[in-house]
Amino acid sequence: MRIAALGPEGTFSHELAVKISGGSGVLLLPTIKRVFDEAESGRSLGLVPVENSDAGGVGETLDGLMDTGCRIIAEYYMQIRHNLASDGVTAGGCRVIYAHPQSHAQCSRFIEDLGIPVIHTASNADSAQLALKNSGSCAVTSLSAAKISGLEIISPDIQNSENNITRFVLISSDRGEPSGENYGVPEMAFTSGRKKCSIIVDPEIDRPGLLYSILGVFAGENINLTKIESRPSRRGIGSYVFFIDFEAECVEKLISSLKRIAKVKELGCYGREEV
Ligand SMILES: O=C(O)C(=O)C[C@]1(C(=O)O)C=C[C@@H](O)C=C1
Repeated sequence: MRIAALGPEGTFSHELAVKISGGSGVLLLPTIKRVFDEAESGRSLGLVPVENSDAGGVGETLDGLMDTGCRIIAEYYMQIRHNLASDGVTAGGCRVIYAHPQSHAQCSRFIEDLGIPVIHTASNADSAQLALKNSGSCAVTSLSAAKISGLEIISPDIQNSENNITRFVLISSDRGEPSGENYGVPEMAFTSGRKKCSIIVDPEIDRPGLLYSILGVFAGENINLTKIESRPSRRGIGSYVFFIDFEAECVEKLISSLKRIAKVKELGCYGREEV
């Protein structure tokens, strides 16, 4: 099945989608929201960045997981290396930098040291295209986006941390379990098994000990949490939902115990695919 991802050509999402699609086709869309809409329609699978080892959760993806019926069917880890690129301008001569907000956060130290204004863009590939169009500007971008736009790399490896990893998830509208056909993605082996599950827990009403009782369910079942992130529920200030990832094969008992405490949205159980 075709894979929809954030474009244009040269984004990290595009690079990864090409690697995993195994020739089944990649559809590039201008926003992560559009990738969710496409995946929810059932016409394509969607590939979206969900968190980064330095900058944390990707808000648009967390919103998509909250608002749509899409389920996670696989996860991927990608090493992210950022570069400062330009069309002939030196780092010292650069008057403005184009950067995607996630990339800005991942390269904050380098950008801070340059001390020039930053304009946020919709993707790393858009940053490269804008730097090409606007003289005296630079872009924080991927190697492939710089190459496509014909920009020169003036400072390589400008991310804050050497081990800068973004975790991506493959999403599908399919409410069922992965079929033997691997959703028509030949490269997807499902060999790593489905060892991780993701849920959104919405307590709806705040009370003392609420989070303690939610976490107690996991402790009682001896289940290891791999991530917990709170995010505004959008019902008003001080009201939150919790994105929880955990290692488990069988979730029925856990979910029914959690449902006695809070509203639970199941996002799927899946394995880590190697690229
Ligand atoms: O703009 C891109 O190249 C993307 O694929 C998006 C994205 C993200 O939103 O996290 C993907 C990986 C990196 O963490 C930086 C940007």
